[in-house]
Amino acid sequence: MSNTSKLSRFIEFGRKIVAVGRNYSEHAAELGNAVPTKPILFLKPTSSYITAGNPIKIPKGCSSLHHEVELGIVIGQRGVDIQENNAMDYVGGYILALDMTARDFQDEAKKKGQPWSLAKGFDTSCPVSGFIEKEKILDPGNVRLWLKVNDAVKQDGNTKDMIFNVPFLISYISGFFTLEPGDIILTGTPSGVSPVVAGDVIRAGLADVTEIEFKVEKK
Ligand SMILES: O=C([O-])CC(=O)C(=O)O
Ligand SMILES: [Mg+2]
Repeated sequence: MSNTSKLSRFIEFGRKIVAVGRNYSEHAAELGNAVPTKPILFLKPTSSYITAGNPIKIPKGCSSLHHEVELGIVIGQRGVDIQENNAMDYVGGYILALDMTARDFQDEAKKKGQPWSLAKGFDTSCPVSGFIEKEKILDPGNVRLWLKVNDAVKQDGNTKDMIFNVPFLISYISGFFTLEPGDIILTGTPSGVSPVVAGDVIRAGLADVTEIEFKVEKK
């Protein structure tokens, strides 16, 4: 099997999801957070993935479930301490993803200095598009990302506004976590995050490369 068709099955690999927080200054500001001086990282479990046709389920006790549209990098080869100047060699392809966030859980965790695992890692918290071949995105540092809830535009950003760019993130993350084929890096969300409720339909797109659609349901 070719590397590309193997990578397109990243969900079946069961590889890790490393997510970057507050990578767009307007998004940091809209939630009252400082702009970070180094990447803020958290992990989402592989059980959080869902693909087209499956609903996002609001976790028990959550009263403020937010959407966050993000460019996902699919890692193509194993790497440790990757240098920024050859980081792009480790990109196998891309995905469009939603980093669904139980904002009320996260606010409580932030106040108490607790981890974000529940807020970010519940079942269905990582809806994804199909695998996007690397060649389809010429410059991951300049690609439009948008998201609508029931046809109202909520997020419309561009990856050129990332604080830490894709090569830097790959290099930085691989200094702490060995990157393996099929791993996903979620690169952070632009501004415009907002709550969704049961019955809402979320649509999102990455330039003219892909679109996704997910329905929100009560668990
Ligand atoms: O919860 C947050 O705002 C942090 C995050 O994931 C992002 O910026 O994409
Ligand atoms: Mg996020």
